[in-house]
Amino acid sequence: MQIPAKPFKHYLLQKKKRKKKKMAGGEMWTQIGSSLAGLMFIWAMFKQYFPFEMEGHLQKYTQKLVSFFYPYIHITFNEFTTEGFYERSKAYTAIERYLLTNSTTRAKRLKADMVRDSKSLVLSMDDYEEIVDEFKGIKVWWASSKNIPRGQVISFYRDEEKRFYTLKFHRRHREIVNGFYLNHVMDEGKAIEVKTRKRKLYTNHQSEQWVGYRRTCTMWSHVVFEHPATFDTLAMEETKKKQIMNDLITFTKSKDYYKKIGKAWKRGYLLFGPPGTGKSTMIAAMANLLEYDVYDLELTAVKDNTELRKLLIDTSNKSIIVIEDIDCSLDLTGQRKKKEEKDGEGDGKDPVSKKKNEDDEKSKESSKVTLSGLLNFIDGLWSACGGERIIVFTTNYVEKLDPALIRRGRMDKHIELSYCCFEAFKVLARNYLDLKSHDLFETIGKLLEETKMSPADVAENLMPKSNDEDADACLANLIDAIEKAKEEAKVKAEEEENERVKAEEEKKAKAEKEEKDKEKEHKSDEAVEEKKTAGEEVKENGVKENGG
Ligand SMILES: Nc1ncnc2c1ncn2[C@@H]1O[C@H](COP(=O)(O)OP(=O)(O)OP(=O)(O)O)[C@@H](O)[C@H]1O
Repeated sequence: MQIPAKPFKHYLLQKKKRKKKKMAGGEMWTQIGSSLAGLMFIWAMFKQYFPFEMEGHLQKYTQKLVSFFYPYIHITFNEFTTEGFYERSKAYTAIERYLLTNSTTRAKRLKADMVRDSKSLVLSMDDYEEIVDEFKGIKVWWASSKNIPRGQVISFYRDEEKRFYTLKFHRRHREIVNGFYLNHVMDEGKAIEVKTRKRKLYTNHQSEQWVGYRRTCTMWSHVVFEHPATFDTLAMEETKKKQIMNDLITFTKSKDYYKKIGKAWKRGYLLFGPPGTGKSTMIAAMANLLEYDVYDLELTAVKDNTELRKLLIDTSNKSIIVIEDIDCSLDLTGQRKKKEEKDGEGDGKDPVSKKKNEDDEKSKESSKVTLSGLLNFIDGLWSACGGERIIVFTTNYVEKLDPALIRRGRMDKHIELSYCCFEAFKVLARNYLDLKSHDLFETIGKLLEETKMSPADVAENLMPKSNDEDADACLANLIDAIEKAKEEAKVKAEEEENERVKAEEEKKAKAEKEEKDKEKEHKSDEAVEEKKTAGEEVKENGVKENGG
């Protein structure tokens, strides 16, 4: 087949053009390569011969030039702060939590981890991943990155990789980002953290620290708070329970109100009542209702007021600070109590209470926390740092406490937890036996009206002791226990009455004896006096007779 002359010519022409174009492309890359090499050479020469300060200047002006054409602003959030010693930045943690919600739906590459103190597996955006966020109609970009140090670096840090987040936004949105968006991220992040984290139960203990020299100080340590008590399982009158719950919830929502009235955002609760009436259980129910951490403060382990203040500063927001058995913690009644003791009042006479008093005194002596220190802890200037804190004192003997310690404003709400009433029993029967009603309820109700039994004792009797024991048996056990307690209380009351009568009779007899003794003494004094005057008269008469 013969190829026509015209198309063949055209074909050769096209081929020639393609070859020329290819050569031009290759030449272009060669030129770029040699220019880059030239630039690098110049840069290397520049670095070698130019003074260090000039390099700084050049960088500054280059950045200015870049920012003139590049309208985006970058903010870096490092994982660790340089201020404290290896402290994770709170801002970084808040951003991490905030981005969790966005990254799981938007990022393409995620990483999963069990984060400390978190309830479940946490998904977050992987390194070098970027996601877009929108706020009030503006777009921002978040990227996660890390710096891996080159070569061997001796570092105090556990992980030599330094992670950071970068926030990128257009410079015309600077005001919105700085003024609103960053606050929004921090608030949201903290709220998510509270929702997802495991709550903690802290206690204070003595620890040794090196600050150039060795010194002991008190610090908090914690375990995960897992107490299952709730207001639902708490045995007490329904109306009282509702009142307390409302009070707590109102408190948590009153940030602005407290600010308006110029008061630190905190509230004090005094829980008092006999042992086993549910004071500790109520604290757990409070913490579970509000999702707060609990700081169980052991006052006798605190050296002095300065340490007490430090412990207060180290507590977090959304927490309940508890001092249990405040009457036993320290000599908080101050001078007043000492005076009473001098007068011979209030010292335990039986050996058991004497031993307990001695032990209490020993631990009190090792602590120099004073009543004024504790008052400052509750509502001094330092108590206002942070906010959203609840302070709870518990005691079996409210009358022993200094009125200054429990006055309203310090302990805003006084809650008495008392012996088990019928309503409280019904809650316990529901909890322990899944019973809402039963024929024996009426009998138990009447017995509880006549007898003082703590909810702890009622609960103990309601608990099945073996697999054979059903609800009937448990209720019968409870009735036996209440009747026994009633009998014991009766005997005790009779004994007390007898002792009171006996003591009164003894007192009366003593007073009568004293009266008689006084009379006798008076009479003998009179007789002596009479004798004396009679003797003097005889003497006088004798002198007269002799003289005469
Ligand atoms: N009101 C209550 N509701 C539910 N359970 C209770 C109540 N009171 C006591 N209990 C039960 O009794 C046990 C002891 O109660 P709790 O420790 O709360 O009493 P307390 O008043 O703090 O005693 P103490 O004054 O001796 O410290 C708890 O584990 C709980 O099971």
